[in-house]
Amino acid sequence: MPTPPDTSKTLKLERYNNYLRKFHSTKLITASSKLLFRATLLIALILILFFTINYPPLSDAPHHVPPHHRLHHHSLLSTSLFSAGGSAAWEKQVRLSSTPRRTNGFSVLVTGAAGFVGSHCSLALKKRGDGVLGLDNFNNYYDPSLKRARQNLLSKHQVFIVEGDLNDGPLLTKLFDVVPFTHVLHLAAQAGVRYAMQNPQSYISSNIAGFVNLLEVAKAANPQPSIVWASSSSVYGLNTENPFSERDRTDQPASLYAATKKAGEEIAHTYNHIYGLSLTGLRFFTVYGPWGRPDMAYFFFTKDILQGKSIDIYKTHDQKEVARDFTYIDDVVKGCLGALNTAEKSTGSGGKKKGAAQLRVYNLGNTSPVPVGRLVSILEGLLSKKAKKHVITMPRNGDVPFTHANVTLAFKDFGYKPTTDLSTGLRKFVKWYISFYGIQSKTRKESQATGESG
Ligand SMILES: O=C(O)[C@H]1O[C@H](OP(=O)(O)OP(=O)(O)OC[C@H]2O[C@@H](n3ccc(=O)[nH]c3=O)[C@H](O)[C@@H]2O)[C@H](O)[C@@H](O)[C@@H]1O
Repeated sequence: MPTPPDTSKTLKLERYNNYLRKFHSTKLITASSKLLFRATLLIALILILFFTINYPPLSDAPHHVPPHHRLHHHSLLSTSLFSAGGSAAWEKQVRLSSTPRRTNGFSVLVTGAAGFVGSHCSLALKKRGDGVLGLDNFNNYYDPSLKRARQNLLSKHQVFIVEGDLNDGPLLTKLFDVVPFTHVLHLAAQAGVRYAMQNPQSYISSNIAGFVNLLEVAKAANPQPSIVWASSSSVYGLNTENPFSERDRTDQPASLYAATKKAGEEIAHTYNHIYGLSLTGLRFFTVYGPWGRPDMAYFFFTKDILQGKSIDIYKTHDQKEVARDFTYIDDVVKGCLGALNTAEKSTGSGGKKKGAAQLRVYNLGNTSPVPVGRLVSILEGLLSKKAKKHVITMPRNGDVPFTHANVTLAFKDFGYKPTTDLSTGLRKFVKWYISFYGIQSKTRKESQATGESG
């Protein structure tokens, strides 16, 4: 029998070759994974750099950027969501702020919470035990530092304001995913009658596009919230009935601002009709008071009188005095809370209407118009300083000659009854103004001693 060939040497050689092959392939894999890791790192760095340059966070946007330019940036939403949303700490803050502390308390999303009416309502709701989450884009229509000061005040009362825009759909959706809001108090808007001639687009962006965006998210939410929102006395436009009743015509707006608020009322009708959203519009009448808006006449008249600057007092084209139904903030807050308390639940779910839902509009005014000249005299008395008055015919800027609210409906439905007259309300405003801006108002005596005229 032939002896089998001696294969021990060939076997050894093969084993050695196998070992070498394995060794090289492991080295190859290690080298290629290193390369892959480095490439990923490089791509990530490039992406971070790209996003930082192109989409700075809203808070970093320069204040000289006109408000409407900052409202359109849908891409900003991703930044606000990246930087704020999603993180466990952020969600915790959102939940904590919006959870009610009283039994059957509301969970309210207040848009425009760093604004004048928004900050007052947020505090009032929180104080009575409701959960409140604020939303505000802190735009620079007027001094944002005042909005920041209101935000500080709110944060002392455990109200958290999410910094974001109404047009940021994913952010709003995220908020509704985290919190089952029972109510929305929608006060975010581009306010001001005359500014609409300078920056018309900002009114479309906030008051129309932003409102629709909010309604889109609210209609899809489960549960759908009840919505109370700020319309305006300006919708009465060239109405000649006196006082203004909710039944009067509102199809003659005198400014684009008024037209966007009127559009809001019609849009509210549509969302109520199709999706069963419960909607209540409140027509505010020239609201004033502490923490107010610097763009409003009573506010900048105070500033200008104290600084010795002249002020323009408008008169109508037929030489009559212009008058407003100035309404004190505390009365308006009561009206807003009354409207929220009596708002019925929305009837839809998952974007589908299940039955008829509530649709309301109310005047929230003071029921006693005061001429602008009288407003100025009251301020002169409170500031112990004469105004340098410059009486001019009202420019054609969207203003209406007078406003006067009939509030019977709001009284009947939720007991709205304004109790603050203009002198009392302005006294409170001036007291706040002086303490907030740290100005020492001269007493009449001091003024006389220094020889200033009356
Ligand atoms: O109630 C409303 O619907 C509106 O009230 C105010 O609008 P307006 O009444 O025009 O308030 P101001 O801008 O403070 O003006 C008050 C009065 O002062 C007059 N005015 C204003 C500015 C000025 O330089 N001189 C002057 O006489 C106006 O004609 C007006 O009669 C708010 O600015 C709007 O946002 C709000 O929607």
